[in-house]
Amino acid sequence: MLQVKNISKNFKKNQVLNNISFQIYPGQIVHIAGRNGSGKSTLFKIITHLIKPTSGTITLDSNVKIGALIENPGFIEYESALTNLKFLANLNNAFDLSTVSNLMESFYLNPNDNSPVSKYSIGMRQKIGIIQAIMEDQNLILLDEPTRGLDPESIEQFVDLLNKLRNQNKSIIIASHDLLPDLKYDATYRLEKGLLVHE
Ligand SMILES: Nc1ncnc2c1ncn2[C@@H]1O[C@H](COP(=O)(O)OP(=O)(O)OP(=O)(O)O)[C@@H](O)[C@H]1O
Repeated sequence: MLQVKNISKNFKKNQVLNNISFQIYPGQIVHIAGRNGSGKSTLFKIITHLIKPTSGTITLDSNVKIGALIENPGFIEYESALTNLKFLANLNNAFDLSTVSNLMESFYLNPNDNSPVSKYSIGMRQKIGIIQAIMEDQNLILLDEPTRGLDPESIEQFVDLLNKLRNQNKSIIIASHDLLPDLKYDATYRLEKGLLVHE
């Protein structure tokens, strides 16, 4: 599905990633832990081609469609959650009202709520960020600190959702400080001083 090979990234003299290699296969969930500033977001940005590595290669299978939640997702603040999701999916011609409504309801969000996203809490915004990363049937899903701001019930829903996605043979990489309880990972790594350590 994805092969990351010998990726290094320097920002001037700051070497953030030092010869990172790992791979993920269909139906796997991989966790990458690391302190603030250890390079988790940088690695995701390289995988999604938002930034170029200093060296190394990213190889994706030809059928891969990437969904990603990286840092704080940006929305059109004066529009509703549903309108934002519609806008994002329409960019790829991929909006499906029942998929998006079901995902919103599973996260205790009301698809008919017309309030602007600017009125949403951090956790609510985070949920919309997760939904946009999976709503187009993406099969490689990168989630950076996905549970930030989520309440315990929503975290349970999120773990259920991840298990469903795994059963659909989708691959998921989660970068976060903590492992999610009740979720079985196929591999766990730690980013430390630029190196990716297998745990
Ligand atoms: N565009 C950039 N220019 C210069 N330095 C950068 C840039 N982007 C990231 N860095 C540096 O790279 C390092 C890793 O940042 P990154 O955001 O990848 O860490 P992170 O592990 O995602 O942190 P957090 O857990 O706080 O989100 C930091 O030292 C950061 O200052």
